[in-house]
Amino acid sequence: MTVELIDIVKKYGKNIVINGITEKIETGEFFVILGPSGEGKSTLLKILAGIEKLDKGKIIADGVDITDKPPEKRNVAMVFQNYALYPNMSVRDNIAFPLKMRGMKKEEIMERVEKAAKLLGISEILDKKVTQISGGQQQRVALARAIVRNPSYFLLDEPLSNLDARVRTIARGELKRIQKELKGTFIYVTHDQKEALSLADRIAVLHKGKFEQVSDPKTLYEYPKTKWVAQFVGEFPMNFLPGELMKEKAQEIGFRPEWVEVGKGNLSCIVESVEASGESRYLICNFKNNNITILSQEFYDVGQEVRFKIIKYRKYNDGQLAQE
Ligand SMILES: Nc1ncnc2c1ncn2[C@@H]1O[C@H](COP(=O)(O)OP(=O)(O)OP(=O)(O)O)[C@@H](O)[C@H]1O
Repeated sequence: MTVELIDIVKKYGKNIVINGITEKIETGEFFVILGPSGEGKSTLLKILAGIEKLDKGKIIADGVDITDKPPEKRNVAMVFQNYALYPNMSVRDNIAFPLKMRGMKKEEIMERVEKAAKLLGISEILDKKVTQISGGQQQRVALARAIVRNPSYFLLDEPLSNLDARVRTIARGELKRIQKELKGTFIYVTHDQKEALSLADRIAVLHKGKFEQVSDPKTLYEYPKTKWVAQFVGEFPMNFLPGELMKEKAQEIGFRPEWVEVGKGNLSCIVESVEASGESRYLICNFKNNNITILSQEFYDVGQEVRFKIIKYRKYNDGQLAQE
């Protein structure tokens, strides 16, 4: 199902949370809404679910105006941060619950539950209570419960955030696989840029009530449209230096920590702190009184001088990416 947002505006009193968003989400797309806390991500999902009313604008699903349709008429599945599973019920009963509520026949319920459980790899734990299973398994149960209803589109609000880092990485891969198998339209909210970059077909960066950039992950990372996006997306923010300092005809140049060669080159900086990351380390340096972060495979100590060369950079004027 395609989902179209047309000039969406949402206010809470005088607080304009969503300030005119227009975007079309395609069938089978994994669309991630990325932004820091408090930017209105959850509000936008609630609007799509029909839980929150709009102040202005329209929502069109597969060509039909659903702006005024209540949640139960939208055939949409929501998966939240806290899965809201029923602790006293078995996994099977949790998944079956929405179907029972609809008065579906027992055999069909069984069939759908088994199918969803198989897709999610939780067939073996169907008879356990949800209190007896891990966080990762609970997340899959919540997803199974969403899937059994054959929803037209899925709304997911940071569903992986209470899993620990290792499990989360695995769960991400799983989620992507499931979405592909279902060919489902997934609209997924997160404040975690890494999660967005690894899951999304397209990412919409929400800032000040608008989508500041909507791009595939590679373009978003390689060509951030604004300085704000450049510094929000990435393990470390993009480095910015005055264009003048780098003899460039732009107000600023931006480069990512890994867009450098370390150990040679005609630039040098002094290491102020070091952040280890697996095989490599981020050197936080002072470069002509500017703070920069560069990625190095070699060890360096605080206070040491590092020679480096910038191998790739972007130009920015007034905080906007300059046309090449
Ligand atoms: N029911 C409400 N009444 C009034 N203000 C609200 C309501 N819900 C949200 N807000 C405000 O709207 C803004 C956006 O909130 P929202 O929860 O959508 O942000 P978010 O990006 O999802 O944040 P987080 O990542 O922390 O969940 C915030 O300033 C919040 O205080």
